[in-house]
Amino acid sequence: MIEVRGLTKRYGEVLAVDDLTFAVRPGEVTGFLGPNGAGKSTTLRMILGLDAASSGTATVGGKPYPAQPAPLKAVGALLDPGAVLPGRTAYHHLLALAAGNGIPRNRVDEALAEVGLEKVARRRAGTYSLGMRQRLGIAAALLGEPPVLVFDEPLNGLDPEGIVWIRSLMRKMAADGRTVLMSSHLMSEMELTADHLIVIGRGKLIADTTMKDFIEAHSEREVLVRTPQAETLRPLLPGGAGVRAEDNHTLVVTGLEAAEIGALAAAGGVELHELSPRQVSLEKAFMNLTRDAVEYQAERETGR
Ligand SMILES: Nc1ncnc2c1ncn2[C@@H]1O[C@H](COP(=O)(O)OP(=O)(O)OP(=O)(O)O)[C@@H](O)[C@H]1O
Repeated sequence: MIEVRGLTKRYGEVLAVDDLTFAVRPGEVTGFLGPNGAGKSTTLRMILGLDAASSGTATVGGKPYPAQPAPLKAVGALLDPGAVLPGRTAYHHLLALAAGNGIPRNRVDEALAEVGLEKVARRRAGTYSLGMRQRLGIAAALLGEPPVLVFDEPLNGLDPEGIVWIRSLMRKMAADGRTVLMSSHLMSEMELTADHLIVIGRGKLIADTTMKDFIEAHSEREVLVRTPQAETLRPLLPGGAGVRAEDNHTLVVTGLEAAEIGALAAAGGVELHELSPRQVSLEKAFMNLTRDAVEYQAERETGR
């Protein structure tokens, strides 16, 4: 479990993280979202003891990171995949980490196999592609078999196969009962991977909810209606509903359930060829939420 309470970070004039409070629970993947500059990396760095908080606390398993006796056994993290000495082989990089954390040597081979780097383990990390460095960073995170995993943009540099691999790795770690926190700007992938979301904007918490509730709360559900009698159906729909014609035979309706539209059509003798609620994406919900935040900000500023 990761617990953040009143966490705040100032860089001079910049309030990068502003009084954040949230908990990341075991057994699920929690996505950490926010527009560029929202304060995600700064928050993760404070959780991992790489940056000192201006105020507030961040703990992993009840202890601040610097108080962990063997940090890699408490929390595995992928922050910056470039943070490997280029002259070192992957094997020696992991061996040094294991030695410093009281992790048995056999875990090095196991972790290399878990990320699919066993065949290139004796090559210098400096010759690795971005995707391979990313996998090495993940091997380092898994090395101590920690109950908590923190990944900042783990999909960067990965090819489609690597992206699918990360998704199944995260899902498996959560299914094993671990706490998994992951940031990414790839919304479609986040939608497939995360169960819970923490969303921040301008350093402040703006949502802490399940994926399903987040999408429902921040998007208007649409129903696609195909009918050869679109012009007959239109006036039968109540004034409060939003109706947009996609073509002569297709309407997109908001503010009504499919069953309500079906009932109105039946009562009016309108023939329907399709009546389908449209899947709303996380990307759309996220954009709606961040757009709302910006509009709110603009209103407040002009209201002064
Ligand atoms: N070392 C630093 N010195 C000064 N300002 C910083 C420093 N690190 C971050 N900031 C500022 O803090 C704010 C939050 O940055 P942060 O990198 O945490 O955001 P982010 O959500 O991770 O963004 P991105 O999605 O672009 O990676 C930004 O305004 C950034 O410019």
